[in-house]
Amino acid sequence: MKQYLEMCEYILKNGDTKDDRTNTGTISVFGYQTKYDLDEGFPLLTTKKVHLKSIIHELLWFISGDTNIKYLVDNKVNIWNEWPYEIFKKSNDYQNESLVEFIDKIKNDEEFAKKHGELGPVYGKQWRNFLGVDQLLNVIDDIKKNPNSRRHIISAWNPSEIKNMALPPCHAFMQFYVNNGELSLQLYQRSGDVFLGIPFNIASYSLLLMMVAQVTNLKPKTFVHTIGDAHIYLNHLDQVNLQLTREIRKLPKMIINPEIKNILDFKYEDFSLTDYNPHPLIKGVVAVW
Ligand SMILES: Nc1nc(=O)c2c([nH]1)NC[C@@H]1CN(c3ccc(C(=O)N[C@@H](CCC(=O)O)C(=O)O)cc3)CN21
Ligand SMILES: O=c1ccn([C@H]2C[C@H](O)[C@@H](COP(=O)(O)O)O2)c(=O)[nH]1
Repeated sequence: MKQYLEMCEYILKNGDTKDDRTNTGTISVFGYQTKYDLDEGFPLLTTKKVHLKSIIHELLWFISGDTNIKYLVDNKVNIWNEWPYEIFKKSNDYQNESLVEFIDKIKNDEEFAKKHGELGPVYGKQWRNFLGVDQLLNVIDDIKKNPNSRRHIISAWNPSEIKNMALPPCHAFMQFYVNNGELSLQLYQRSGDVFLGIPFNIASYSLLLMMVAQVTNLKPKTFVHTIGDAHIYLNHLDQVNLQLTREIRKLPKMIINPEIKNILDFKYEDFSLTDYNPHPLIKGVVAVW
């Protein structure tokens, strides 16, 4: 994915060092856009192995309207664990449990999970119930009935509920666009962790585009990714530089079960990725607090 590597190079060359909430430090630019034409293959990075299973489960979790990490944990997806754990550590129930012990309790204790697995009204809640509005189903309906509309919007940014969220939405605002029987999607992401989060976000929204295209009988075309604060954390510099030395490989293909005609009916088994031959995984520490 040339676009992604060019963005890394651009940030390294033109970015400023900038402190951040987590005190990790970043190199950052403001405003960067990439486009991914889905005809060229599924945009999953080949310069490191990306764990697609986590991406698919996370997307199905958003679509279902769920905001509790229990579904993710039960499916061995561990990308959201740190955030409820930080909240738990400040609660009266905290008895020096480690993150591993905390996640074990989420897995095995239904009541505990209900109480401590919540992220608050994050993505799933806003997509499906933004002050009573099911934005996802409305947009799909509107794409079918009124394709030329310039109002196919879903916003996860709900100022009245931000204070109750474990993390305010990063991928905050999306718009669908229909032309010549083809569907495109643009995302505005206010903040992007270029090494860890962005590869997930690109694949996740490209998959969402394919799913919405299928249920509206359109052909998926372009994912446009617009990032506000696009940053590389200072403890990811070696990882990013290593990726820049690796040669780009052919993009994989994503096949989704053509029988599914309702966005709420997709299951993990409806997705299959072929021809994915990435370079090896590169580990990196996620900045939390
Ligand atoms: N600093 C930061 N970066 C993020 O990307 C991010 C947050 N915070 N907070 C909320 C979510 C959680 N996201 C995450 C969190 C962890 C990974 C991660 O560790 N990825 C590894 C392993 C993936 C796996 O186990 O499935 C990777 O190699 O991609 C990715 C996205 C994206 N978001
Ligand atoms: O989907 C996501 C979610 C989060 N991120 C990154 C972007 C930032 O590095 C942090 C969030 O910190 P803020 O201080 O709230 O911006 O998480 C991402 O890249 N993708």
